[in-house]
Amino acid sequence: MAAFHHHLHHHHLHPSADLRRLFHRLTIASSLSILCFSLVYLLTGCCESELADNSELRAPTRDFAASGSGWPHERNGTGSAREGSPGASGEGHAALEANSSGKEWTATRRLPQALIIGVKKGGTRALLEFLRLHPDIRALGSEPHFFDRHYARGLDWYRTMMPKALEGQIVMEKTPRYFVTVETPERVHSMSRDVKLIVVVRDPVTRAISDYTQIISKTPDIPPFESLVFKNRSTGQIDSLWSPLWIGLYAQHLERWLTWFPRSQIHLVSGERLISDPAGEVGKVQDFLGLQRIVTDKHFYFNKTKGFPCLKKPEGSSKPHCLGKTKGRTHASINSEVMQRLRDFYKPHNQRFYQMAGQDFGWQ
Ligand SMILES: Nc1ncnc2c1ncn2[C@@H]1O[C@H](COP(=O)(O)OS(=O)(=O)O)[C@@H](OP(=O)(O)O)[C@H]1O
Repeated sequence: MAAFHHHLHHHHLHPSADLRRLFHRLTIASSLSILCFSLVYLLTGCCESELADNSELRAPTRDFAASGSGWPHERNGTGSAREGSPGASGEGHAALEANSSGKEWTATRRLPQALIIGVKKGGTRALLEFLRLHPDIRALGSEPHFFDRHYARGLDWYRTMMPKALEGQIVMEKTPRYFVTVETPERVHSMSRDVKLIVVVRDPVTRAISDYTQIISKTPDIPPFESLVFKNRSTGQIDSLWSPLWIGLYAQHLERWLTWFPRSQIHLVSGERLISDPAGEVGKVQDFLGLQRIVTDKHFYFNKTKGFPCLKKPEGSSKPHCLGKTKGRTHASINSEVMQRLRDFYKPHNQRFYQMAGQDFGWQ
């Protein structure tokens, strides 16, 4: 009887134990598949960013590297790992739409639709870094110097330098030397007659001193500014062909661009206002580019130690950030008579430039 009971009990229990085991196996299997799916999802995400990073490495590095901007290079451009999350509030914008609908796979490398062409030491790095907060802008981090130095490499090479962009996003780069190189306007025009051109201009006297400050930091043995400014110190004749002075002849350079592009396609940014009112100047650039004003004063704060506006949250970072040490350097103090002589020299050039620009930049 006991044996029968045992038999019954055994027979009775066996199927439910099997079911439980089966249930356990199913639970384990489904957990494993969820884990696998998550892993695959994560890995594809990683590959995508790795691809982006590799593409950044293909970008120009040493010989045409970004001029030590000191910004974190996580997103929105090549030259380093500047890819990543979109900037501030960009509802309804290409980048955010892409994030939510997987459109990022459709991003391609395209030739730029906008260029910051100058001027050297005008504040071009600051402008580029401010603009890249915009989710509809994809900007190359380094200076490719395509139209002035690497033109022989061809447009296909140039295209591969560009960051990947979605339809609707504006691709751009900055190379301040373009503004003053004679052959550039025609070359840019042959790439695109619709390209939008941006020039950051700054008082040519301070610009020249800024330029000299950079030169002397690299070659400390050069003669003082006061002697390089003159062809002949005793006659007081200015050496307008000395590069730091020649770059400041804005009217002359702009004139060349105007033979290839209409005035409406060139936007002038005041380098001084870019410091005193960054949001205002960047606002006008966004208008010029046909973009919504997404980069606003909410993005900036004035850093008293640096003496310049800095970003509360630069791209790909949650920490406030200022431009690097090479931006906003202390200038050598220049003899006041030489300063005056330079102001007098630039006066007629500046007046002509204001007329062409249709605005007075207020330089002394
Ligand atoms: N926000 C902010 N932070 C730091 N510096 C700023 C900023 N906005 C404009 N500037 C001015 O930018 C000047 C350098 O200009 P560029 O970036 O055009 O220089 S370069 O041509 O790329 O070398 C740099 O010139 P210096 O002051 O002579 O160093 C700055 O005056």
